[in-house]
Amino acid sequence: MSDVIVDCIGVNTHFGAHHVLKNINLTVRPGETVGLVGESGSGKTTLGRAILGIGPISSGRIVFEGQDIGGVAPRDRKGRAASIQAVFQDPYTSLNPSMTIEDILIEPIVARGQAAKADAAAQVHKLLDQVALPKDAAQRYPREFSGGQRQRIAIARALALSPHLIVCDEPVSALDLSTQARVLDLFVEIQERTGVAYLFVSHDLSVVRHISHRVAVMRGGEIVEFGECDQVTADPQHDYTKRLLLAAPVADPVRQAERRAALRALSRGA
Ligand SMILES: Nc1ncnc2c1ncn2[C@@H]1O[C@H](COP(=O)(O)OP(=O)(O)OP(=O)(O)O)[C@@H](O)[C@H]1O
Repeated sequence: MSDVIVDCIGVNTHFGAHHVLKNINLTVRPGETVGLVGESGSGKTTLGRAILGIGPISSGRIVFEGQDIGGVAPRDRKGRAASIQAVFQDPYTSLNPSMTIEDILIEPIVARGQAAKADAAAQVHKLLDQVALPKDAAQRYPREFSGGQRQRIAIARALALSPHLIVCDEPVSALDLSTQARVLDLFVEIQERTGVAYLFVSHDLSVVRHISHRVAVMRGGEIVEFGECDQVTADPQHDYTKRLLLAAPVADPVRQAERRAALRALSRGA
């Protein structure tokens, strides 16, 4: 197996005169989590969408499992695209409210022609089990579930096609803090079980630190740091990354106070 699942090489994206992605070089290896962190507007979602094939690139290459997918329209890359799935931020709008959970889970399998509906239905209980939801969830509707449970359903839907990479765009930021922790643990557990890789987009460096092997930090459309999680977040040279970490919300008031003090010290030194 190749040691790189997705390789972004000198990727640029322009929206009109706005240069949004600037010479992005980023790799994700099989089975690892790369956290993509940065302030609002730094280009994280644009990069995630480009890798998913639902957003444009102006130049450069995106190579997925050895094949150049930049410049190939999503409709023309059905087979390979099935190996990349997505989990988005908002579990309230990402699930069709008029479909049962079973229909939501089997839709991608049937749409890709990977199985007939009856065969796909047989996989539903396994998918629910993978995200720790009960079997009887299958015949219910999204409105009957909490935000955290809906995000579990979205994860199960992403897993239905046994992807090699899941682009997770702020998948826990709409959830309360204790639910966030449980869903993050689920992501880790699924990775250990299936070997799936994640590109994990977040504005919250503390969330990214919890889940990532490597972290890329974006600022103004550029990757300003990329390395092992501990290196990136602990290096005192990197004030920008430190600020992101300190600015991230935390539940624990003691840690919150510590962070505020550290941020004040950092501001004084800047
Ligand atoms: N389709 C588009 N047309 C024009 N400009 C766009 C488009 N999509 C994104 N942009 C611009 O590109 C920049 C980066 O946006 P992007 O959503 O990638 O940032 P982000 O880091 O994901 O931010 P957030 O954390 O707020 O989601 C922003 O200035 C945004 O306005």
